[in-house]
Order: sequence, then C-alpha cells, then structure tokens
Amino acid sequence: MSVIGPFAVVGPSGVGKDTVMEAVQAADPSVVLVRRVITRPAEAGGEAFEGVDRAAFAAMKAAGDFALDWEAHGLAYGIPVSIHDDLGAGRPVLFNVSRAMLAEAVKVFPGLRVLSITATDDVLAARLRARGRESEDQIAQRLARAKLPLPAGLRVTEIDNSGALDRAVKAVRAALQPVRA
Ligand SMILES: Nc1ncnc2c1ncn2[C@@H]1O[C@H](COP(=O)(O)OP(=O)(O)O)[C@@H](O)[C@H]1O
Ligand SMILES: O=P(O)(O)OC[C@H]1O[C@H](OP(=O)(O)OP(=O)(O)O)[C@H](O)[C@@H]1O
Repeated sequence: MSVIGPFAVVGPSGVGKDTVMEAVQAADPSVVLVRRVITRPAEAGGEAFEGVDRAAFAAMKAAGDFALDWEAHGLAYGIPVSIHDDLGAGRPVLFNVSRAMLAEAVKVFPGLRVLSITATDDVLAARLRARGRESEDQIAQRLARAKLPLPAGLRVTEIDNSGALDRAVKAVRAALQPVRA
C-alpha cells in the first residue's frame, strides 16, 4: 500500500482540533494520534503530550528527534520522528499542527492531507472561554489568528465543527477512507 497522509489537523485555537481527534480515535482505535512534545507544563491538561522544558526541547531538536517543530503561543512544539514508523504501518496518522507550518510539512510528508477544522467566530470565542486554559489576553491573541489563510496547492478537506461533535467526527472518518482503499 502506498503511504497516504499523514493528516495535518489545523484550524484556529478553540475550534476543537484535539477534541475531534480524540473522538475519531475513540470511534476507530486503528487511528494514530501523534503525541507532541511541547514546552508546556504537563499538568496543563488537554491532549496527551510530552511536556519538556526549553533546554530538553533544544537538546531533542539538536539530536534530530523531530520531523517538524515550530513556535506558537510562546511555546515550542515538536512532532517526533517516530511518525515515520507510524506511517509505514499503513494506519491513518493525525497530528495537530500550526497552519503556518503546512508549506514545510508537505515537503517533509509528500502524501500530506489537510483537515481544516472550522467554526464560527462566536463559537470559537465561547469554546476558548469554556476551556479555561488561557487568560483573556491569550484568548484575544488566539482569536486574532482565527482567519489565518492556508497555503495554496494543498489537499484540504474542510470539516465544520460549529455544531455537534458527532457530525465533525463523521466527516473526518469519511476523509480518512482513502487510507483504507
Ligand atoms: N463540537 C463541539 N461541541 C461543543 N464543544 C466542543 C466541540 N468541539 C470542541 N468543543 C470544546 O471546545 C473547547 C476547545 O476544544 P479543543 O479541542 O481544545 O480545541 P483546539 O485543540 O482546536 O484548540 C474544549 O473545551 C472542547 O471540549
Ligand atoms: O499557527 P496556528 O495555526 O494558529 O496554530 C498555533 C498553534 O495552535 C495549535 O496548538 P495547540 O493545540 O497547542 O493550541 P490550541 O489548543 O490553542 O489550538 C497548533 O498546533 C499550533 O501549535
């Protein structure tokens, strides 16, 4: 089987990327969710990630441990190189990534597919506040990035998560189907 994917899950902060990814995996345990390395305190909650300090992150990067890494929200994020093993196993592989990294991501992963999660402005603001992880200032900064455009020329499937989670999960699972063909 040729390698399709991975699937880059992108969209504004609070749109529900991690929630949708977890629900998709709950519905289909063969789906692989990449566990990111983040310079965020491990107790911050949310997705399952490996929390490291800046020095450890820099050492991992220098050692070539990341297939992709970037800065956002004052944090450093890394996608472990082990993602290549996951892809080789022929399972659908999903990772949450900055929209600003897509042009680079498609160079690293020629089979890249993009799942662009969307929601209305009001829904975004309400979800960020309800999540309760960020301060009002940090929420304002995230909302200011809500409309960041995606680079042209990518294979993008838009997933509307303004409404019920189940609908978004169904749409993502349909988008994963080519992997199984
Ligand atoms: N379809 C949905 N309906 C209601 N609440 C949702 C839905 N999707 C996500 N949420 C909630 O919105 C908040 C932000 O979701 P999260 O997955 O952390 O977003 P992101 O990873 O895109 O920043 C969380 O509190 C989550 O429970
Ligand atoms: O450049 P952008 O497309 O705006 O993305 C900025 C960051 O937000 C997401 O991370 P994370 O899931 O930690 O943040 P979030 O939960 O606030 O979306 C994404 O993976 C990037 O690291």
